Amino acid sequence: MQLEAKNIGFRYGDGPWLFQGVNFTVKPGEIVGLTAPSGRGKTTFCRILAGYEKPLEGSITIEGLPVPTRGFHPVQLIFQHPEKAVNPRWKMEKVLSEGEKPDPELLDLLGIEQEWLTRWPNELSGGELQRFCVARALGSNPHFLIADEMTTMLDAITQAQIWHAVLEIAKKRKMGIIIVSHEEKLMQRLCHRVVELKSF
Ligand SMILES: Nc1ncnc2c1ncn2[C@@H]1O[C@H](COP(=O)(O)OP(=O)(O)OP(=O)(O)O)[C@@H](O)[C@H]1O
Repeated sequence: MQLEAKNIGFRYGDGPWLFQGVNFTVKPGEIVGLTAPSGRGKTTFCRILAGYEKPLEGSITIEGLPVPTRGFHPVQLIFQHPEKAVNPRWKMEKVLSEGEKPDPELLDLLGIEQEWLTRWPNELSGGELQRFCVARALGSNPHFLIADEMTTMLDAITQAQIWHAVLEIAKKRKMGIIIVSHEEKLMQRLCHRVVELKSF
């Protein structure tokens, strides 16, 4: 179940190319860091991998096959700002059921309290909300998870709890992870390898 991006090129509208000829692979169970200076297109590249954006050049495949465009995407992306990733008009239990029904063990591992399920998104802290976004993404059993500055806004304890849960699940399921972070220490500690996003 290797995720492979081949010769990817992208630009917004008729602006300059953000990148071209980018090749990138992630194997099952592998944790890969992605770096580049600010504004070079890391988030855009992640959005392409997760199917939010179509590459203008190149292809994304999983095990040699195009990624399905219907149903739950096998590459799940977790954003830096959880409040932008949930529908403010849905209570948390509905937000969660957007994916498959998450198992209680997963909620427990992520430190999600039962009582939070009946709250609105604006009644939770950023860290609590991000736990839900992680649970929603993992609930559907994705093959790959992209953590784009996933814990940047959170305090050290919440960061550690979320990463502990994600890594434990990744190991159990042989899920590949892509990490984008400006925190070099975090990247060094977690990643099997770190690659730079650059055009060739
Ligand atoms: N929807 C959009 N329309 C036009 N330009 C965009 C759009 N989204 C992003 N950009 C531009 O594309 C470039 C790359 O943005 P992107 O967020 O992918 O970079 P990044 O490497 O993740 O940056 P950072 O490290 O600062 O988060 C930026 O110059 C940004 O202004």
